[in-house]
Amino acid sequence: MPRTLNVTVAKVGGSLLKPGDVEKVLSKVIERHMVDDGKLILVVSAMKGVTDLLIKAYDEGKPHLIKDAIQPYLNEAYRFGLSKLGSLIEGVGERLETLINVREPWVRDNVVVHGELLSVMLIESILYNELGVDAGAVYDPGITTNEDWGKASVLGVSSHYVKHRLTWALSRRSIVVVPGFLGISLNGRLTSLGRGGSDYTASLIAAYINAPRLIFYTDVEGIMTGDPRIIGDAKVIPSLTHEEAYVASLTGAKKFHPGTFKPLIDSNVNVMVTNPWSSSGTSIISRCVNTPKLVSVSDVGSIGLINLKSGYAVTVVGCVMGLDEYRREVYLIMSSYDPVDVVNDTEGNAVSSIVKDQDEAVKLAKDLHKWVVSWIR
Ligand SMILES: Nc1ncnc2c1ncn2[C@@H]1O[C@H](COP(=O)(O)OP(=O)(O)O)[C@@H](O)[C@H]1O
Ligand SMILES: N[C@@H](CC(=O)OP(=O)(O)O)C(=O)O
Repeated sequence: MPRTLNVTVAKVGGSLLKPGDVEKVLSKVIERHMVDDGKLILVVSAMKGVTDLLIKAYDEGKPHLIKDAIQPYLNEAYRFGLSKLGSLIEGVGERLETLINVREPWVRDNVVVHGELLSVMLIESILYNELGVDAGAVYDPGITTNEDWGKASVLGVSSHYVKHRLTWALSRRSIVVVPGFLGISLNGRLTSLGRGGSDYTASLIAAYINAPRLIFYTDVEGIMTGDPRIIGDAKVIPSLTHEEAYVASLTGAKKFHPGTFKPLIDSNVNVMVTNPWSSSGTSIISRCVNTPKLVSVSDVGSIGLINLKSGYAVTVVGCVMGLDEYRREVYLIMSSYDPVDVVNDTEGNAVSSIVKDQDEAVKLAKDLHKWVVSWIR
């Protein structure tokens, strides 16, 4: 597909949007963007912890949790003296407090995606009023879905709507801020794409408009050889193929939404995962680099690679895992932990061992990680 515009799509993760940090993060992202010239689509998530609060507020019917969820937005608005914005945010909060009493399936999604909508309001205001940037907001970028509440599927017509709306918006503004994580059904209801869904929004938009580059800004310097919360000496992986990144996302690496890398597989969008302050990161490329790349631990109930009811999957991801020589070494390490099953990804990008106990899974992951990093130069 020809490139129509020099547009960078940048997703700013909720992990970075902490109270007191928002302006600092935005300044850095804008400064980096100056190098690429061109236009910018900023896909934003809810501030850190806000989606969890909104979910809890609805599920437990607790209005005080709505107050907690909007508080970080109010604090930011008042910190910058944006009193009109503050009143608008308070109004949204009042509406949500009423809405959580309505026990209809569509209401939960409507409530839950409000973190992203509030982020768009706040970030557009900070960009425009504080940083003097020519920024505008598009609250509905055109991601159209079915009404599978909580994990809505994106419909093909989205491509047309997204191209149309964002091309129009970019003809008027240098930077367009859009919410991640949400869609609109054909009946006009707000829907949620599922946890981590802002990553998916960003990759859909980048693929639809054939953007030259897509950058995922997050709180780690890239996709790492292991979850840094479990593996203390995890390292940033310089590059992964689209397929490896896809399998890694299924196992929960960088808490990516499982749909994230699908729209990018046959695209020529340059993808990078990094931190705003880091000069390196992980590039997503087409060519296989011949090493295993990462190990992850996931609850088998939560991942799509495996068809079992309970247990933990310890997965080694790498485009070389289809090769006997690598698999043999991995099987050897896995077999010393008494696996319930060992599963090969049919495309040869991963091998998973299923173990019953979480501590056992972590021990096995640490052992496998030693083997994985021994390949990284
Ligand atoms: N393999 C991995 N590489 C990098 N981060 C990982 C990995 N596995 C788990 N994580 C966790 O994912 C977190 C980033 O995901 P998340 O908090 O959803 O970020 P964001 O809000 O920026 O999308 C990291 O801080 C890290 O703790
Ligand atoms: N806020 C949503 C969507 C998302 O992608 O968030 P984050 O960028 O923080 O992973 C969630 O928490 O699931």
